[in-house]
Parts: sequence; C-alpha cells; structure tokens
Amino acid sequence: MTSPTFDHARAEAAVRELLIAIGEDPDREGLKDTPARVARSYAEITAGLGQTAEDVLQTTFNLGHDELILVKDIEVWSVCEHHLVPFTGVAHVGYIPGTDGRITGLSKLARLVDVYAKRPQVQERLTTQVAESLVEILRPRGVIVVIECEHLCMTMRGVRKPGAKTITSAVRGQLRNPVTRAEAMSLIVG
Ligand SMILES: Nc1nc2c(ncn2[C@@H]2O[C@H](COP(=O)(O)OP(=O)(O)OP(=O)(O)O)[C@@H](O)[C@H]2O)c(=O)[nH]1
Ligand SMILES: [Zn+2]
Repeated sequence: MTSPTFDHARAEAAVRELLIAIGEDPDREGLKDTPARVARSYAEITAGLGQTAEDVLQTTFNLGHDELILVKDIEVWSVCEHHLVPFTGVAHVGYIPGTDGRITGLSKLARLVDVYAKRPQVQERLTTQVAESLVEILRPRGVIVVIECEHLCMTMRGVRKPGAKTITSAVRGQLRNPVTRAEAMSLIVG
C-alpha cells in the first residue's frame, strides 16, 4: 500500500536529477527505467506515512488474559531520516492488558512496527511511537518496546563500524516496575 501523499512523478524526476548530479547519464540503457523503479521502491519503503496505528489496531478481543503478552524478534526495516539509508534489526513488543482485558491480534503488533518503520525515521522515535500508540489505543497496564538495529549509515559510509548495534527502549505503566521489567527483559534477552 502506497501513501496517498506519494508523488510518483516528482520522485522519478528527483531520481533522474540525482543521477545527473552524480555524473551519470540517466538515458543510458541500464539507467533508463531506474527513476521509475526507485520511485516505486520509495513508495514501498515509506508506505507507513499513509497508515495510522488506529488502522492496524482495530481488531481487539477479550481472552481474559491479564499477564504479559510479548512478540519478540519482529524484523525491522526502516530508513534513517538523516541519510535515507536503511537501518535494520528486530523489535520486541510486549504489553500487559488493561483492566478491561482488551488485547489485539499478535500480527497487529508487527504491523504496528511497520506503520512507524516504513517512513524516514530515527530509532528513538520509532520505539516511542510504537509504545505510545499501544498505550493510547489499547489502554494496557504496561508496555515495553525494545528495538535493536544496525544503521547502514554507520556501516557503509561515515564512521564505518559494521556490527555496531543501537538498542532503544520505551517502557510505560506497570512494566516500569523493576520486577516486572526484569521479567520482560529476561524473556526478550533469553
Ligand atoms: N540518535 C540517532 N542518530 C541517528 C540515527 N540514525 C542516524 N543517526 C545519526 O545522525 C547523525 C547525523 O550527524 P551529522 O553530523 O549531521 O551527519 P554526518 O556528517 O553524515 O555524520 P556521520 O554519520 O558521523 O558521518 C549521525 O551521527 C548518525 O549516526 C538514529 O536513528 N538515531
Ligand atoms: Zn543515517
């Protein structure tokens, strides 16, 4: 799904300009379809701009489960807003349902990560946005979001430190309690 605000013609023209700027010939055989391809690719990579957390967290049910629900190792692909190159890794998303016992589908937690990952992003904001939208929409008693990523802007260019991982967390409500937090962290790390 592409964001309704995505302007294909403009993206294509910008890629053509970029090719000229780097000293390439955008009309040579191998590059002639590249602006259109890159535009389509950016449409996909930034599709989250056309979605909201409410869109993906609509399915809720009550299973009477009132303890931690954690989905770990959700693959993350995002684009760093400083260099427009990818950062990738995993997200771990957990919550303790609210007093009304409302929970959402497990896949929806992974979809929620994508809503905020598929756009120009910084890892800290991605982490916070996932946590806060769960708090606002599900009204859970606690939320924990931990994201571990490698930033290609630190690997393929600049400081060039392959393997360096950035870990960010956002913890809300009862999961801030040291015992509950330690239990969740042990499940994430284990
Ligand atoms: N906090 C944070 N920083 C990020 C993220 N992604 C990229 N960065 C950093 O953004 C910073 C931008 O720094 P600048 O000095 O403006 O840009 P630069 O000259 O390209 O920096 P270098 O990457 O050090 O070469 C760099 O330190 C990146 O590592 C992120 O998700 N969170
Ligand atoms: Zn970057």
